[in-house]
Amino acid sequence: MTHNQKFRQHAERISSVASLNDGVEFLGIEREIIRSWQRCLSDDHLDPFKPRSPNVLEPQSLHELRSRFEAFIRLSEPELANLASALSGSGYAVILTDNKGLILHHQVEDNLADEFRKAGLWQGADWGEEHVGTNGIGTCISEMRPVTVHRDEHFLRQNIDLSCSASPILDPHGNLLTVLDASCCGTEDSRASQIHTRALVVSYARLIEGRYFLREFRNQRVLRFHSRVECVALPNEAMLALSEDNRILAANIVALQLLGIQDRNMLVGMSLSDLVGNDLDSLLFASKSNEGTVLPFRHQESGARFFGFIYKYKEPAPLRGLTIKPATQSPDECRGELCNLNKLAGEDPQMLEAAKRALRVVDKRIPILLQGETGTGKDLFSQAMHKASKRKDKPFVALNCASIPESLIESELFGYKHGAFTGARKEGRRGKLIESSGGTLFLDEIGDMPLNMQSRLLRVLETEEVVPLGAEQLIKVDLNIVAATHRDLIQLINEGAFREDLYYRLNGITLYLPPLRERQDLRNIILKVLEAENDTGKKLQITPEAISHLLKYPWPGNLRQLRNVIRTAVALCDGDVIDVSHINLPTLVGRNQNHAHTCSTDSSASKPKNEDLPPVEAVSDNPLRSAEHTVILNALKTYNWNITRTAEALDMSRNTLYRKIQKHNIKQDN
Ligand SMILES: Nc1ncnc2c1ncn2[C@@H]1O[C@H](COP(=O)(O)OP(=O)(O)OP(=O)(O)O)[C@@H](O)[C@H]1O
Repeated sequence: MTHNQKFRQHAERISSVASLNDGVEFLGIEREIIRSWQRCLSDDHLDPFKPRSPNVLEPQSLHELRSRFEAFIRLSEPELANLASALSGSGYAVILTDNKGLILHHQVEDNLADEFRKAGLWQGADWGEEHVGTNGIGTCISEMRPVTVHRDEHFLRQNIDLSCSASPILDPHGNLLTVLDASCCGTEDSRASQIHTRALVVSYARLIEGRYFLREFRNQRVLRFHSRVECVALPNEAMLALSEDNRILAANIVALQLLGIQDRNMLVGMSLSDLVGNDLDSLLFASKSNEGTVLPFRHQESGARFFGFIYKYKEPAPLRGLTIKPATQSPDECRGELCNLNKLAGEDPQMLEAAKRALRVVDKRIPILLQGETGTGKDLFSQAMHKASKRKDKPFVALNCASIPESLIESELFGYKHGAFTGARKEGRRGKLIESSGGTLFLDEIGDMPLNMQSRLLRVLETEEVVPLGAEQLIKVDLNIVAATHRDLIQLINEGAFREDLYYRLNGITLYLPPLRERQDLRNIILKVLEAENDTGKKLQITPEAISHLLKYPWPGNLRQLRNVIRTAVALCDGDVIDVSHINLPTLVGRNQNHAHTCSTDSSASKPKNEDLPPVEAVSDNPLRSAEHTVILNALKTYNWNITRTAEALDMSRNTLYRKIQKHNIKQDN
């Protein structure tokens, strides 16, 4: 069958199914998909046969949109990173959109970036159902529930190779905030297998909702509870926000589920004493005298027993200084120790060598290439180099070549004259090359720069002259470039994806920043990060077991991941001592498992013996299968092995849950 015939057949199938009455059962086509096809045809007047790309925001609008959501993105980062890590190796991108379907943030493995970019699953693209028809993100928004849209369930012909699972993220009042989505291009897996991905996405959406809930009610008290005492103050706990006079202001979805209440409005405004009777006194008393003490209480209506405590939220470290990196000066983060090359290097020989070499060349107009895995601190290192240079009072300007759409790199780098293109700002834009003149231009993820842009950059490096878009005049620039990448540029050159001449032009010297698992000062780094992230006002201790747990982990996300894990531990710890139960390390899957065997276990950098391997759960070769196993087991534990509640929480039928329990051979004593 030719492509055209296939597309024609796809369009005919949609039209015939959508034209039938609601009551008809279609084997294998979910109701929400049929509803969506009907909306696309009759409300949005889309044609499944006609190709149509998602609209993409102009740079300025994207910048503004991301600024509005910056606090939310930061808040969600640990969960986004953990979801990406759980799905790594299985071809999925993790995507966060606003409540209209505009992509705010995406995380995708390097080797798949082009594929996703071509599919339009990229920052700034609009996946609202009314523009691009049935798809995971847009249909999740229209239906306000988790959905899976698999291959030819997509409405438009060009999307029929995609498979997407998305979940809404709601605010504490039940309004749609954002959408979390996991998508892959060209999977041959069946639709049934996507249900695993959806369960995983739903779980992470709930975690983000939980964080957001606490953030929103940071000035109020929150009753945090669960039917199992060991699940209190852990992800997936129930939460009720309380007013000064102990009325319920808001409830998260777990609270509604545990209390068996369908309509949030039945709970909001109710007095807590009507819900828990006399137990309120002991909860209030404990919250004043013995903050954090978990007490049993009963739900008046059902008699069900819960455990909980009334909590006053303390704003965690990640919410401080939620500012966008200023374009023309060093970001706030680069202060104190983190902006001093020697301090950044710590006591690690490889880092010390990198810092020594950096200090030698920093004022010699030698282009520097920083090589290191993601999260090893390349950005901070480049800022520290700038601060150590004679140009320290001039602008430090950063451009991440991977995080902006290909179509925007040109205007970001070269700038434009007013009216250069539709949507351009009236006053024009100077562009990063001109802004950085005299200071430092940090080109992050240079390996992701499109080839045509590489040629233009090379010309500018050679001539030191820039012509902004739509302008005729040359502007002279004084450039000092620090480029960084975690990709293998030589391999990219061999594949024809990176220009060899640009590589030599940028690489006056390569400085290598080692991954965390190779650093010999990991113990000290952990203690320093804990000190920096401790915003509790009290001195926090960490048990030797917890330290050893952290030392054994291979840290695929490096310093960024370590910071997130420590932040979470600080937020979960109610007393003065962080122990293993506060440390939430994502299960390793795919290639990250291998790192586990080579990570250093302490400052003497001895390689771990087999029995010292990281405390990760056994996983099979198939990352999705292992992820599903973990999600189901955790949910069963959370809901006290109650099949009905677990199935509801995972958004699947009881029968499906039973089948999956059998498939994974999950037993209660696991
Ligand atoms: N020495 C350090 N101590 C504590 N935190 C650090 C240190 N170096 C970097 N970080 C933190 O780790 C995170 C990642 O750092 P950075 O953005 O510099 O890494 P990167 O290598 O540029 O990452 P990517 O390749 O993903 O862009 C940041 O939150 C940063 O503050």
